[in-house]
Amino acid sequence: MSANKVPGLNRAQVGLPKAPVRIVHLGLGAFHRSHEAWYTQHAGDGGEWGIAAFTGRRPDAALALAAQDGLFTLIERSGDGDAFEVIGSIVEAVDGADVRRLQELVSAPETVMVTLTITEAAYGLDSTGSFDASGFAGDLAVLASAAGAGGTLTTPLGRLVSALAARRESAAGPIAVVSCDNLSGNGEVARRAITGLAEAWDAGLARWIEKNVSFVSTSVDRITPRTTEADIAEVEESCGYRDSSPVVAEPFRDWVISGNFPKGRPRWEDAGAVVVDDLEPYENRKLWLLNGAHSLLAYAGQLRGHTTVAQALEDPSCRNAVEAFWGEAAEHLHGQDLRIPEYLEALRARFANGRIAHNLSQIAADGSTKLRMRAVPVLAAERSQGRSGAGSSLMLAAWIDYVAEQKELKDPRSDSIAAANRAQGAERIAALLNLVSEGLGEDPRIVALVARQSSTFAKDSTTAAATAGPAHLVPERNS
Ligand SMILES: NC(=O)c1ccc[n+]([C@@H]2O[C@H](COP(=O)([O-])OP(=O)(O)OC[C@H]3O[C@@H](n4cnc5c(N)ncnc54)[C@H](O)[C@@H]3O)[C@@H](O)[C@H]2O)c1
Ligand SMILES: O=P(O)(O)OC[C@@H](O)[C@@H](O)[C@H](O)[C@H](O)CO
Repeated sequence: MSANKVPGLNRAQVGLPKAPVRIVHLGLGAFHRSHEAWYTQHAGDGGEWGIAAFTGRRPDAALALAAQDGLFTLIERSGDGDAFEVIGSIVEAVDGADVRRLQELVSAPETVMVTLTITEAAYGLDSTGSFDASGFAGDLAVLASAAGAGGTLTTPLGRLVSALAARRESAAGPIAVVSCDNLSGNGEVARRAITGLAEAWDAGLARWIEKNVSFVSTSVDRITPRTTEADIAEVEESCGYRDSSPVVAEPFRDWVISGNFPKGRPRWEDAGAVVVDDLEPYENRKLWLLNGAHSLLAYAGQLRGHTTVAQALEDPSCRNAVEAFWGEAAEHLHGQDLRIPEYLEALRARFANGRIAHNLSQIAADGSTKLRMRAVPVLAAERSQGRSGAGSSLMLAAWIDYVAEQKELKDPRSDSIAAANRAQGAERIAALLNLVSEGLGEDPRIVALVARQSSTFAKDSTTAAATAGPAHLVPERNS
């Protein structure tokens, strides 16, 4: 079929009328579209809930979606084949630089929540997990000079704070902020970052946020790789229309939500979302077992020359390292409903889905922020019980080897990592560990453990860890 004869997507044809905007989303990436947009469409009252979604750094995704009225195809990719569904819950796609439109929408009484997938690095966490305003100096200067009305705010949180100021002005009432990023306690992290940023600009706004903004935490799960040209061609071939922005995801999906929505929310539970009082066990299960394993594979796998998650898992050295890490993490995951053996069995199958080409380089980004939540808690828990934590420290060792090899590292602390890399041996390892989690590099036994594990994933490695089973990963006891 030639491109000019193929129709595009349009709402009348697919029978998906536009719902009114009641949700504003920041971070119009692949994951938002495969997850929240899907759940909203499948909520029992989904027809009443429209999402206005803003991009982060570039207008491209907004322009492409706006040209097809917000519609896009979700390609659900299992090991056996693909299924296609048009998603219509995004009713407005906006360039994130359009701060005026963001202010307008957030200050409207009909808008009841702002949801976020802005990546872990965007929350300004330092190596102690506290909010560090130093990365927001440019936005704070804009806020101070133009009271947020200018169009040059560059960070998602700076833009959101200016929009919350507009809501205070308009007296539109309380609102929920819902983080859907892979962070421990993501609602609390969002609260600290947004209130901290507001405090640095206008203490009155910070007080208003404390009283009027409800920060909701969620654990989100659906493996969503980047879309390729082949995916675009496949939709045209299989569906008979042209979609410039399909999104690919695995069939599995999960959303656990905890917190208060002062002005309501879609009935996401109709689509399988679960609402709980205590999110932490679910969040640890997902962040440690799935994201921890992903990070381990991202560094170990690339050091071994692999490109995707499924390829890395076929390499016994990577697979054994993941199993060893899972063995440690599972010791610290308790709770009746967690069903760890079944969860791990499902993960093995999800990771092995070779039809999902999930690039290790994408997962590897921003490691200094991610490893503090994925490796360090399990390492600390293992050591507090007198064991070495070698399965968890191997994730840190792989990252430390990986950052030595990268010419252009994508990480919010890339300058500090480059400075640490100029040191040698144990000094270098200690400096890098301290960037992940302050004080970690002060423990000489952890530094020595990580030093012994360096080069485990070198392509020609013959060390026990690279060739044998998980038991060989434990070089010492921590007693
Ligand atoms: N892709 C997945 O499988 C998946 C699954 C669960 C959770 N998540 C969470 O969603 C986040 C986004 O994933 P995605 O796959 O949609 O990524 P993506 O690259 O497709 O989109 C991310 C969005 O955030 C913006 N962004 C990225 N970094 C930014 C920064 N520093 N400042 C401002 N804006 C920035 C981008 O411009 C884009 O709009 C992840 O970081 C993760 O926390 C992703
Ligand atoms: O950028 P990250 O590391 O938070 O996410 C990369 C992947 O691990 C992640 O996207 C998973 O696929 C996802 O968390 C599955 O739900």
